[in-house]
Amino acid sequence: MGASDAAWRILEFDLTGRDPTVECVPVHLDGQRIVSYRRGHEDEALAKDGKLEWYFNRPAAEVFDNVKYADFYENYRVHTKKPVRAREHDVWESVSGGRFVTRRQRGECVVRLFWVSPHRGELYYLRLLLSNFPCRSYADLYLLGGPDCKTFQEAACAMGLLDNEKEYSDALQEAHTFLLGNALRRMFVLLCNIGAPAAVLWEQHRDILSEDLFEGDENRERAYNQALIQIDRGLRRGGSNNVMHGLPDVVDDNTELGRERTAYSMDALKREVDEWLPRLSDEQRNVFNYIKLIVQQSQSASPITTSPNAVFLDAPGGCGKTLLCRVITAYLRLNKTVVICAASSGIAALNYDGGRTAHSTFGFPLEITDPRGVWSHTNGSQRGQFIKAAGLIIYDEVTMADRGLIEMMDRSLRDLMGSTRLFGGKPVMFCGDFRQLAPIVKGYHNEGDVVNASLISSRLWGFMKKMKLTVGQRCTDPEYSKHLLEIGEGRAPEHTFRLSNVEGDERTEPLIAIDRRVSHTYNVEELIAHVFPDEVLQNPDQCADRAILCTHNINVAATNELILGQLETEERELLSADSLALEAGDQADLYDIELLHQTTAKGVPPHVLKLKTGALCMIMRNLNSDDGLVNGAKVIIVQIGANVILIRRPGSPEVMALPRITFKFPIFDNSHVQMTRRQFPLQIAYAMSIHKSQGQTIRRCALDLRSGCFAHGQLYVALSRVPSPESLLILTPERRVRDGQIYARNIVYKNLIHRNSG
Ligand SMILES: Nc1ncnc2c1ncn2[C@@H]1O[C@H](COP(=O)(O)OP(=O)(O)OP(=O)(O)O)[C@@H](O)[C@H]1O
Repeated sequence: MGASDAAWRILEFDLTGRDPTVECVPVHLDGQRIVSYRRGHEDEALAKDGKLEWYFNRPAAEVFDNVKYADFYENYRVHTKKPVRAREHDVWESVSGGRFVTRRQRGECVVRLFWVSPHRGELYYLRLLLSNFPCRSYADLYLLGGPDCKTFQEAACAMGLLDNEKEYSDALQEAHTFLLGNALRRMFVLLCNIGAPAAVLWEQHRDILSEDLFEGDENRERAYNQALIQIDRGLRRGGSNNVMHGLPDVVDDNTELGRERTAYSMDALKREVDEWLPRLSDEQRNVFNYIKLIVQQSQSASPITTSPNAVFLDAPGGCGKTLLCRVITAYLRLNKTVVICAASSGIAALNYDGGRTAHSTFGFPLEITDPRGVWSHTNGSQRGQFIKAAGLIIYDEVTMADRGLIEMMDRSLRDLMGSTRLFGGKPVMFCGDFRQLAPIVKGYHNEGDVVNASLISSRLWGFMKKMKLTVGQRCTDPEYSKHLLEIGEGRAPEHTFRLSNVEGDERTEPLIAIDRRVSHTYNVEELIAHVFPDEVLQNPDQCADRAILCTHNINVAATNELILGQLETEERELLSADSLALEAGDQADLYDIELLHQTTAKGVPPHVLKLKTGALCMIMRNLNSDDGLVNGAKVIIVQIGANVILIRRPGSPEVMALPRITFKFPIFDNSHVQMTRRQFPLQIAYAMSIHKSQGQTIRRCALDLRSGCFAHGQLYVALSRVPSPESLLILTPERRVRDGQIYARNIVYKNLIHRNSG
């Protein structure tokens, strides 16, 4: 429990309840309202209206004419029966009858529209319009864009809600000087994913987006159509499609499922299986055989249901679970079985061919607010059919996922497969390590909250078959592997150290001893030289599998700045456009632009972004998994332009263009006032946070422990990235070294570890 939590409880403030009441109202396209129903009551549920329809059908009285969606629910209440005690003139009947509206009498209520990601296209623009304009139907909103307007996107553009449209257009035009054909279309897909007005951009740039497909003027329409098909395929891989972005619909005979079946080279799959299958350890082979068995059982004409179809594979870092999953995937794909590879983070998904984040694969919402909700793909959609046909679903790093997502996956699969069995009877292989970083709980994170959010607390946990890998494969030093496990499971003995060297400060902290073979330094320059000696630093491809890991972002930024200074190329400063995202009632003049420029938040680039060509950087958002442009992926700067930065992945010559994107975040922690920053989604990546390093093997690594670890599993993740203790160097304060041995703070939530082993 933290100090503020303790104070809150001692003072006996409420632990539950929120004042004022905060309510989220749904946003959905016409005919796409999510309906929950009980078996046998489907028609009844369908006949009921939702909150958006109630708003559209609000009474005809003049007082309701200019009321926006959120304001309506903040100020009024809707009743299904006429309230008996309300005065007659305070009750209005809805336009279509059957609903009664009264003014909210007691208590304040803050209403927000459910957040929609920009990559949801039309739904995103609908939310934008509903937040800003009163309306009585979807048609009213289209009319904002003129009599011929057919998309919410055009309407939002016409109303000036998308002021950055020109910048997207300039970025595409600038990229066209370097990129052609498919590469430019992939950038267009990326722009759609970050919320660019696709329909408007397509109208302006369809010629440059299709020029490699032209075969004479008479075939222009065919070329446009082919380009749109490729764009649609790119969007579908991220979970959306042309129509969702207001682009023309296309007829594509090749469905997502069809493309998946032919996406992989049989030769490459065979090579992977031939190379690794014979090398699997006994415990890896045991898991391999079980998964093969349940996949075979589920595919047989009369599936045998005795073996649990959901497996949780518990493997300490470096025990070869990723490699095992890759072998299983290759083996099954070679045998014509569709395998879906999903992971909690984009960077973990990159470990798999065709891997995507679980959010994009399954269409999970960003926040789970409805305990009965399902994913956003409908059963009849191409994605729905693709998931239905899968012989196996692999979900990696599930220990970082909120259990609500897994429960949603279970509900959705039962519905999709028409089966009441766990996950609809579909073989599912979850992998993870409870010793590593746990789910991030929004707003607060004490042990209880984290354990409650974890899969281990789910009712599904008890039904899964638990399998284990125990032999370290990354680190072949059994003594170090044992030491790591003790740290990961909180079994390492603790020693008392003084918290500071300040005279009179007698506070102490418990620290654990780190393996004696790990060396240490008190000097950051030495740390940098250990990982990035000058000859390596000037060759960015060699830097990619090296890293300095830090506990806190402030040390990440300072170390990166020092390293960037050592690169020989010219430094460029790229400034962001910052502004307040105002809502009714906010005062714009309260905030000075200087203050906005100084504001930063986790996962948001700074106002002044310093870059050099040849610098190793990291992508800060999931942009396009096909190109490997996901949160945490490393890229090398090739050229810095005005509207785009050209980048390439380490080891690959293929150049891609990155535009500025909009980041929206609270101006202060917990403030309801949001600001937006348009900046390139990049940060220098020689040093990175331990959180970002999870799941990566780092060949040469150093660890900055000037500030102690603060999260469950952080020390364990950092120490288990390296193949041997000798290759690790730790930067530590002198007071944490005793007799030449380093001591460090280790945080382990015992409830996560014990429930897993229990
Ligand atoms: N059977 C094996 N024989 C030889 N090397 C192996 C074997 N299994 C895995 N490895 C190697 O061990 C290293 C770690 O494996 P992998 O990344 O699969 O571990 P992991 O359990 O996924 O780790 P983390 O949880 O840290 O992501 C890799 O370099 C991998 O190639």
